[in-house]
Amino acid sequence: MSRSPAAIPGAPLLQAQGLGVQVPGPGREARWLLRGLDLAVQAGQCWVLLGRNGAGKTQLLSTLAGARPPAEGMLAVAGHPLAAWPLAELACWRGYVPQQVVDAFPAPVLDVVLQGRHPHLSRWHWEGEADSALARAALARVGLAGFEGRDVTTLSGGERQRVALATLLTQDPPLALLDEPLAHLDLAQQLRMLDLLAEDVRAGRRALVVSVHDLSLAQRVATHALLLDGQGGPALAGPVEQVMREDTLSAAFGHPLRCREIDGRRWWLPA
Ligand SMILES: Nc1ncnc2c1ncn2[C@@H]1O[C@H](COP(=O)(O)OP(=O)(O)OP(=O)(O)O)[C@@H](O)[C@H]1O
Repeated sequence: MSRSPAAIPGAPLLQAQGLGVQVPGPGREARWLLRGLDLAVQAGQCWVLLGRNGAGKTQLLSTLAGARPPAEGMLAVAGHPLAAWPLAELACWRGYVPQQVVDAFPAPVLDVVLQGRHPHLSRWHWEGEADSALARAALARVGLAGFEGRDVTTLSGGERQRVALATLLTQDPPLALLDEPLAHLDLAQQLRMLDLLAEDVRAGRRALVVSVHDLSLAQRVATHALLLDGQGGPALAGPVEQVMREDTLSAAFGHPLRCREIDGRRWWLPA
């Protein structure tokens, strides 16, 4: 199936101009989480979304994904306003993995992962062998080969999170938005999944926007960072070395933080 409307050559995969995000406030007034965000995300970039609890990472990600409307400003995917995209065609371009997935019904894991192929199939076509092969390969990539027949409602939190990643890999969108995809994973799986996501980005096949609480893990893959102050002020957004600094992160998290280089990698430690 073609990815239409056609991408505008040279346009960012995701662009925001003057974006503002609000939630209901304690009184009648809405509360701004963020205003005036300008952003241009290109293939080969990994944007990490940082900020303390309640800063607005989830609300921003769901706005960028088109799951809730922005309070102000403009959003475009591949050069077209987000609202202009038919949903199925948008899903060929951008994938969104929310923080929590609730399974209302029992279903085999393979069927869940195959949902990633649905945007690519025309209306009257069922998934075929090639689609199943992609879903199986994605399960193998997240270390869940052999789980195809398992009932998804019986999985552990970490296994379910890896199934969500396998579904995204099967969808294979050029732009992936992920909300704390490492939250339920043990340390080894966190590193494995992060490196797996980064692999496609480094190959220039994908752009990521991902919220991560662990600053050292974020630093491992980020090319760019977006730091929310949680006060409705402008976010700090740009190349990772401009945003992930001791002064900016210490101020944002309200605790002195130090960055140290060990074995060629940068690690963040509380002072
Ligand atoms: N429907 C709502 N009504 C009122 N306030 C809301 C609503 N939804 C979210 N909020 C508030 O908006 C703020 C941002 O929430 P959000 O979930 O985006 O934070 P977050 O940065 O993802 O936090 P965490 O790191 O804890 O996951 C929080 O203060 C939250 O309580």
